[in-house]
Amino acid sequence: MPLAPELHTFADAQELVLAAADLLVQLGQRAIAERNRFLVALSGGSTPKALYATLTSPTIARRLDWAKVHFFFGDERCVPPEHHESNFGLAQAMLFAPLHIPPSSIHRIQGEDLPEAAAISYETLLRRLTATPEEQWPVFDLVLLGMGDDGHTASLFPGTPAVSESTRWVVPSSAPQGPRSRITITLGVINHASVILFLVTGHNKATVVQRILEHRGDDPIPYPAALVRPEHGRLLWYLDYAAASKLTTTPPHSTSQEDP
Ligand SMILES: O=C(O)[C@H](O)[C@@H](O)[C@H](O)[C@H](O)COP(=O)(O)O
Repeated sequence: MPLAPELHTFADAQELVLAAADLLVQLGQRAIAERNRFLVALSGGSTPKALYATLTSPTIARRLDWAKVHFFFGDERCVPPEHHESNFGLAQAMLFAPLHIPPSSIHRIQGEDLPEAAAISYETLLRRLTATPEEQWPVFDLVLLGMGDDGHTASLFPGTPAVSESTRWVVPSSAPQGPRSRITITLGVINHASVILFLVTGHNKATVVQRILEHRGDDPIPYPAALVRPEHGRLLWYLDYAAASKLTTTPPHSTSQEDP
């Protein structure tokens, strides 16, 4: 029985990413203590910029043994790594380089390749690096997700075949705007993570947030983000007040000192 989502609200994006950075560090410390490695899948878009800046601040950065962190990506645009729209490119500049993450710990999706080839090679890499014998799905310690105002997450966009893919771990997908050709992990991968953390800010997302988190009844709603339901792990929504502004039951305000 999946656990109920854990909702946390924050006054603004800065407070939200500070809490997210603190959670990531605590989860990383625990994973490294238990398994000597921390497997995290990064999201794309713009919200991660503030998170990366927070993670590389000295007071946060010194709390985690980054040499034991393995970075993956939940999705990528089909562009070269140096392209300004590359999710890897953003992380490389704002997170990996400042923290001196070794290339051997960075596992990017090769957006420069043909989409199907890139998806197959990334799934092969995931099967080699993340699957455990007793699980037929990769088990990430943490999957970071954003959400668009259409309810997409990763590069799973409403009404596209990638959303209903139930066997493959990584598939090509298409976006309605921006770099249209994408590569994305599928819901099966996301839902087998130990912890899934949505970082959502802004009024423009408040309607979809409310429809997803206060959805009643059995009628399906057309939002891929609503299909994120961990099989065994935890689902956390970190919302700023703007994104949470249409919820009828306001979740607790959180501070970053809370135990994850
Ligand atoms: O590659 C991408 O664009 C992301 O993976 C995508 O799912 C993103 O997380 C959302 O669109 C939210 O983006 P913002 O954080 O910029 O609002």
